[in-house]
Amino acid sequence: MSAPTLSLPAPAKLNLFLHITGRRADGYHTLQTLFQFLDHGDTLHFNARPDGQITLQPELPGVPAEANLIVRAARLLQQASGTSQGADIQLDKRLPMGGGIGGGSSDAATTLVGLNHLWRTGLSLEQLAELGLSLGADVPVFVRGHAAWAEGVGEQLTPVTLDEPWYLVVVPPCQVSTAEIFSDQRLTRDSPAITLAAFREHGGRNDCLPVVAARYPEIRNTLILLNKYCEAKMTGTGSCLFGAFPNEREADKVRARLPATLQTFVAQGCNVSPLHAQLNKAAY
Ligand SMILES: C[C@](O)(CO)[C@H](O)COP(=O)(O)OP(=O)(O)OC[C@H]1O[C@@H](n2ccc(N)nc2=O)[C@H](O)[C@@H]1O
Ligand SMILES: Nc1ncnc2c1ncn2[C@@H]1O[C@H](COP(=O)(O)OP(=O)(O)OP(=O)(O)O)[C@@H](O)[C@H]1O
Repeated sequence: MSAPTLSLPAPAKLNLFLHITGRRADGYHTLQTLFQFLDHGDTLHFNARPDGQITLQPELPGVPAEANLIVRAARLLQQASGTSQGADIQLDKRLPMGGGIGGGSSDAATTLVGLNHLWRTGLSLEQLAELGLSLGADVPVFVRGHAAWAEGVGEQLTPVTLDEPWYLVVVPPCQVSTAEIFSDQRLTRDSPAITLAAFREHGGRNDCLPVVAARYPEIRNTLILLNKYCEAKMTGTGSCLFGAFPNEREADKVRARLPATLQTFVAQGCNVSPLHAQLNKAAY
């Protein structure tokens, strides 16, 4: 009999604000942001195999398997742990790519945490987060699994407890490349550092928004539309926009008023990642 499949969520994240405070010598930007997870995302299914091979189904359009962050994360864990095991991985993709909601990073984190569990390779979350950082700046928060105040390039994480509102997320009809926004001359890179207390009192901005809105008329127009119903914000470097609501019904009401041609979803904010909530339930 074959071993049971391990199925785990790879949730989306939102950046509730995003200030860019500087630029390091290696070109990466230092920032301050607040990460919260959404109860909505991809699902990954893992089956261990003894021969060390890693397979992924289905392939994502435009992303060869070897470039997929899932395969790269699996190989990284093989190297770091020295295991001889492999895995067949199936991906149910729901999150839009290039949406600023961290789909690829979350897939990578779920692969690191899931295979570490399945292979019994025994790395700590701290070690997995460090491995994950080499795949992308957003991977560590998904590995750690708690809403967080982030500094550095997003890897210096302080867990925080936030309200857990319902969010309406709107996916404008375009993908944004993170690298392209960070390399734009017009980007503000000198926001003064603030404290969490100051954010709670005065709120914050997304420093990438002016550049994204200037480059993408689709996002500018979607922002104007969503602002008619709520305070519209952008996550990460876009493209996704979001508004917060006290309950699901209020979020659904606004969703129903938006054009049916716009891709949208409603999900609750979570301080504990659905990945970790599920593993904790299974007494990981
Ligand atoms: C904008 C955020 O989503 C906020 O959470 C993240 O900082 C981006 O994280 P990510 O998508 O995991 O980004 P990475 O894959 O690490 O980087 C993509 C590219 O964006 C630029 N980049 C990214 C993060 C950062 N703090 N400074 C940068 O300048 C770099 O040119 C990098 O080559
Ligand atoms: N498993 C994966 N899922 C999605 N994208 C992937 C994956 N593996 C590699 N990629 C590549 O990463 C790019 C960014 O995808 P992703 O969905 O993480 O964007 P994003 O939500 O804007 O990320 P972030 O918020 O971390 O900047 C894709 O365009 C794709 O080329």
